[in-house]
Amino acid sequence: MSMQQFTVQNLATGYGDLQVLQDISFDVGAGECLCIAGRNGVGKTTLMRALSGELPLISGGIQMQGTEISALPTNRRHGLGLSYGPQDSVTFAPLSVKENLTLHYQDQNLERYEHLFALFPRIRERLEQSAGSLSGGERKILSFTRVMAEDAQVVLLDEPTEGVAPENIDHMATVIRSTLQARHSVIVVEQNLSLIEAIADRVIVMDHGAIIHETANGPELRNEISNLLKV
Ligand SMILES: Nc1ncnc2c1ncn2[C@@H]1O[C@H](COP(=O)(O)OP(=O)(O)OP(=O)(O)O)[C@@H](O)[C@H]1O
Repeated sequence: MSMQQFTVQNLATGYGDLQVLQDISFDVGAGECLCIAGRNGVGKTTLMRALSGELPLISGGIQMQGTEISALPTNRRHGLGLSYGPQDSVTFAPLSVKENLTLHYQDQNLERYEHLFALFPRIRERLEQSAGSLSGGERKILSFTRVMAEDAQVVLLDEPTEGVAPENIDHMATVIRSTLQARHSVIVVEQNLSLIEAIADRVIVMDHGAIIHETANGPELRNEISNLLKV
């Protein structure tokens, strides 16, 4: 049995009778960042939902530090140290930014966010405003902030940079790199090649529900994968 931090073996899943993913396998080590790229509709979000526990598998397995988790519900996976930031930023519009940041904790303490507020001061400035009054990019940052503050062993992020300004994408890279330095693992679905170049150790490209290419990050990455991402 593999003692990699996170292992996916021959995963297949879909929606009802529609199988979307087949034979997905990869490993992610401690302190390693795997980026998942691919054109729209190839199954990237479906994969993240299957890893998080939102979507049951048809077959295959998922292990965290050697423990099989594919039959566990979302909250049990979360309890084992798996955090998930979905593509559609999860913010509760009528609640304040502060409430959005604290509602899943027992206390109202914002200390766990201080290092994130330092990079994203707009979030601190807007603590008392309703989350619904934030721009789309700011809501993505709010969701990102909440997920990264959980300090989980394995973090799943689905297109965290969608609609986010370039300067804040750089700050997201900084946050992700410090998580990796703490030997945590990050799996990111991403279209933004600059972010991928800034954070990835390895990149997987998907098409039609399968992995069609896998490569290490390096100077040739952009050349190597951009053809595979063209529509
Ligand atoms: N809830 C659902 N019910 C049925 N089919 C779905 C559902 N969600 C997604 N699909 C289908 O699964 C396939 C993969 O979609 P998915 O959202 O995983 O792709 P994606 O690579 O994340 O695309 P994007 O980059 O546009 O987010 C598509 O054919 C899509 O129509």
